[in-house]
Amino acid sequence: LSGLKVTEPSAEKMSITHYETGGFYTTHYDSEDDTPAFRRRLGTFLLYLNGNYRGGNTVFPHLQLAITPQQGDGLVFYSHKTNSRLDELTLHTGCPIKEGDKWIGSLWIRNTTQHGPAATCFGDQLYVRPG
Ligand SMILES: O=C(O)CCC(=O)C(=O)O
Ligand SMILES: [Fe+2]
Repeated sequence: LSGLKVTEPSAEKMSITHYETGGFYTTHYDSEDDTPAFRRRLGTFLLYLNGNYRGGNTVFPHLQLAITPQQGDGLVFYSHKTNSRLDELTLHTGCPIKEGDKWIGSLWIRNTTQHGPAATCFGDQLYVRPG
């Protein structure tokens, strides 16, 4: 999809997060400017593993973007701009779950051993809903 390598060492292992009612992910960036460029997190792939809950939107406040996930949705975003600085528009949060359980897979894709055009293809936000 992105052309990026998504297996180790180019990406971390996918981590699975389980939120219960009331659970949330505080507002954060997935990357930072201080990390050496070759190791930093280029971008993120979020996979929404289930859908039977209320609340739990993924919100990008600076973009005024709220994603209401459905089971099987994937979200890809790049955390750095073309000048390699952190893209502050990628600030985001996992909103509190109002009812039910939310399961996601998070894959943080690193700059390590990426090569070719994909590694410099920053800036496109991609949201995929199958079907
Ligand atoms: O659960 C969410 O909607 C956001 C998760 C997230 O930001 C992350 O795993 O880095
Ligand atoms: Fe995140």
